[in-house]
Amino acid sequence: MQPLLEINHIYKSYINDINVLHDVSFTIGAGECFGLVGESGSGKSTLARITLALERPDAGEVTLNGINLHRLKGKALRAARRHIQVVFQDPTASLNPRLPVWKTVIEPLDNYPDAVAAFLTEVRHNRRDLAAALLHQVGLDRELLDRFPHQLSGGQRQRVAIARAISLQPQLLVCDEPTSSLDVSIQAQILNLFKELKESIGLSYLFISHDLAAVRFLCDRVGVLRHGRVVDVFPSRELLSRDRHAYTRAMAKAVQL
Ligand SMILES: Nc1ncnc2c1ncn2[C@@H]1O[C@H](COP(=O)(O)OP(=O)(O)OP(=O)(O)O)[C@@H](O)[C@H]1O
Repeated sequence: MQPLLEINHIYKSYINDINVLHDVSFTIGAGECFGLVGESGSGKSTLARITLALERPDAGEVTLNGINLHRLKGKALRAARRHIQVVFQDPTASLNPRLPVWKTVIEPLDNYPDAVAAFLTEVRHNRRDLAAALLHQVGLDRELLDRFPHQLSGGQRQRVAIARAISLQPQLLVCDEPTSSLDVSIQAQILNLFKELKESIGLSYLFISHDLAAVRFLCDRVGVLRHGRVVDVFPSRELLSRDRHAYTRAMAKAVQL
């Protein structure tokens, strides 16, 4: 599999030189869904911010298609950022409460007018049709176009956030605990949506979660982060194999997988 994202020997500390991330390395292939699991405070969100080039590592590099993201500036950084989009845990916090749904989902296209996703080319000349096509892609009806975030359910809000994130047809979607704020039944629907999008628009994922069952369902491979170190990387079907690291086995046992 062609490497898409390479995380190479990343170190990061904030205070007292305590490493929040310690020599973290893994690769995500094109079309692959890579799950990163670990308990609270293990460094998952820090790694997400570094992958999104929102923060710099103290050492190590992150490359997308072979290009070191943290060496880029200005136009080149903007161009690279288009290919990595993010879905956060809480859609209420990530959506602008004053924008109607249709404006929210097409807003990224205003910043990158030449970057219309392949699945949107037919409707690109009409902004509301563009927005409706994006909603359709995430399983929402166009009658929601003029609603505001507070007029949507939590699951609908997260779908809107996903529609916005895929509007530029990124190569990689970073998902940071994207189902944690949702009801259990809605969580399953959103996981199914991620799975469908992987196939329909060829997305790759860095899927960050503490939910091993979700990761096993969605991801091709899994990395386990503990105190800022990757202690185990394996194909998700081998989650319950005897070869797993003791910490992975303890996590799986704790949730009765
Ligand atoms: N900006 C910051 N300044 C100082 N310390 C920070 C900063 N960001 C994160 N940390 C510390 O780094 C460690 C890892 O935090 P991080 O948010 O990456 O963990 P996490 O695995 O995502 O946790 P959770 O699952 O609870 O979100 C924590 O000890 C946290 O307090």
